[in-house]
Amino acid sequence: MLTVRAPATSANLGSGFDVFGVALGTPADVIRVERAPETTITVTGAGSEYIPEDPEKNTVGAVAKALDAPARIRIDKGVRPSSGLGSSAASAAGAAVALNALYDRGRSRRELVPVAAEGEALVSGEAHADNVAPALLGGFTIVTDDGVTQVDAAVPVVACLPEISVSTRDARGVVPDSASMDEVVDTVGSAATLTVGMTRDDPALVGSGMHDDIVTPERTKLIDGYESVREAALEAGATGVTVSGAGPGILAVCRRRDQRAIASAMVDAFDVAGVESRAYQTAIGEGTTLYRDGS
Ligand SMILES: Nc1ncnc2c1ncn2[C@@H]1O[C@H](COP(=O)(O)OP(=O)(O)OP(=O)(O)O)[C@@H](O)[C@H]1O
Ligand SMILES: N[C@@H](CCO)C(=O)O
Repeated sequence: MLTVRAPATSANLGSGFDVFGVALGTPADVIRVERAPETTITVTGAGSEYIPEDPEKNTVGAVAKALDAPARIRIDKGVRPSSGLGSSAASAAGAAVALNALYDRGRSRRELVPVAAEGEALVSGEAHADNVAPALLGGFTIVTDDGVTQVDAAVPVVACLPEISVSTRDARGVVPDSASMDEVVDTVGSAATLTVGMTRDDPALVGSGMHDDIVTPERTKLIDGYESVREAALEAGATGVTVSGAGPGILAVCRRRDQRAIASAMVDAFDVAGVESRAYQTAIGEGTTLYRDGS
């Protein structure tokens, strides 16, 4: 039996729609795999009642098929589905690492990115890799048609998760078809600033590089209380705030000393808006960790 811990991730970071992603220290899925004649899946933990155990409908089933690696797979969800924290991707990335090791397939982490993205295609209709790449490789990742660029980063963040669901499929429906040249220029400037910030572990640069006027404004309309939560986080010291992935999670970048105040300000602001939430005080962290034989 093999066990993996596969982290939550936050995609887009505002200015890097479908391109940027980061691995988060918490929460995470824990997945156990054993060889079996055919794939079976059991799911427990956060939001498990909304996750199908049919291998044809679960992201890990698509991964097992892509690796030709049938297994008894047990998923303990730490990352709630439809959260914006890469729930489906955590399972897909974790299964890719575990099944690759279980069957000695010899694929590198980078080679597992398109395999895990097959799982994402199953749930959102597109094999976008901006969550699976950081879930596999850790740190900050840039996904383009030419491949994945990764840098280690350790910037503190608060990820606030409201008790509402936004499916990636629905959130992709509000993405505009076009953007003005001014918006594109502004977003490119932000993305470049953010990238330099990641290489320096600089929360101020990362935060100021999260600005985006193209996709984010449309997505925030799907999240009750977004504007007040954003303002509360900025007042408490966040250097930047944006929608995490397709939402409804909200990501605030910050300095370590402000983390607790920001988490509490975000939860309070959601509360005033009539929405329950919880905040993870964490940081950009490692990719999937593999444990052999219960070690
Ligand atoms: N192993 C799995 N873990 C989580 N969700 C899964 C899994 N397999 C299938 N799903 C389905 O995927 C959907 C959740 O994926 P979705 O991409 O909408 O959310 P997310 O991964 O939290 O968000 P985001 O990609 O924006 O961070 C749900 O419909 C869920 O039932
Ligand atoms: N880049 C994707 C991430 C969500 O899975 C989106 O925002 O739709």
